[in-house]
Amino acid sequence: MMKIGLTGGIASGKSTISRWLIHHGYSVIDADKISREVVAAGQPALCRISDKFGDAMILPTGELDRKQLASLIFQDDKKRAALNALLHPLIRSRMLKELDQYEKEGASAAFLDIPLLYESGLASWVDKTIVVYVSETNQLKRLMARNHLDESQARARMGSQIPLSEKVKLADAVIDNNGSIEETEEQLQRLLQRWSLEN
Ligand SMILES: CC(C)(COP(=O)(O)OP(=O)(O)OC[C@H]1O[C@@H](n2cnc3c(N)ncnc32)[C@H](O)[C@@H]1O)[C@@H](O)C(=O)NCCC(=O)NCCS
Ligand SMILES: Nc1ncnc2c1ncn2[C@@H]1O[C@H](COP(=O)(O)OP(=O)(O)OP(=O)(O)O)[C@@H](O)[C@H]1O
Repeated sequence: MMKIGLTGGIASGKSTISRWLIHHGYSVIDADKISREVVAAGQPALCRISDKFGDAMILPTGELDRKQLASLIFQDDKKRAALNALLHPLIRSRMLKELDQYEKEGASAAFLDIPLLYESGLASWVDKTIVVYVSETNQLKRLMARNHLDESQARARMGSQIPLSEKVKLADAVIDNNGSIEETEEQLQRLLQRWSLEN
């Protein structure tokens, strides 16, 4: 089974590409989705988050207050590293389980949508990497619009990752998502053809 890492920067368009892949029958592992599952209400990781960062991180419903936690960890490298140390091992082991499952099902390829593929040293897990690229201006604009953030909050989130311009240099393939979604999908289809991965 060929393993392909799909990465990029925050709000660069990974989910947009993942959605297309899923719609066209490809196997996709979504690290952001798993990162939500491991902190669902009642999960042990949630207790560990409130022990570490305070009860204010938990909403009266028993769910994680994602806004509160985001405002803490994207402003503070040490707190972000502590959260990563708590959650990343759990996220990784679930990703490996899903990979194993796809392997057992006989999938010919699996895409791993992992925002922090390079930051977390996970490029060695995959055979090829795709970086979804947008200019800093578009990234900032799309992130502010999607997450209702002001410019300094958005820049703090972008600043917590390796710059996209650096990730591009590490990629086996780059998809430019500055244009329309149709143009992005065409690039993706050409790439799938080039790697003999058409479904
Ligand atoms: C801080 C949290 C609660 C904020 O939740 P929120 O709903 O606002 O964002 P969401 O989870 O959808 O993430 C959006 C994007 O933020 C970026 N991001 C998230 N966590 C991190 C991190 N620790 N470091 C750098 N970038 C991150 C990623 O690009 C991600 O795609 C959440 O992101 C979280 O639990 N992060 C820690 C787990 C993690 O590292 N996830 C990302 C990779 S698996
Ligand atoms: N080509 C495009 N033109 C205009 N808007 C786009 C384009 N591609 C994506 N977007 C929008 O930009 C935002 C970010 O895209 P998307 O959610 O796919 O990024 P992402 O890389 O998965 O982000 P994250 O990792 O932060 O969750 C979304 O609101 C999406 O609708």
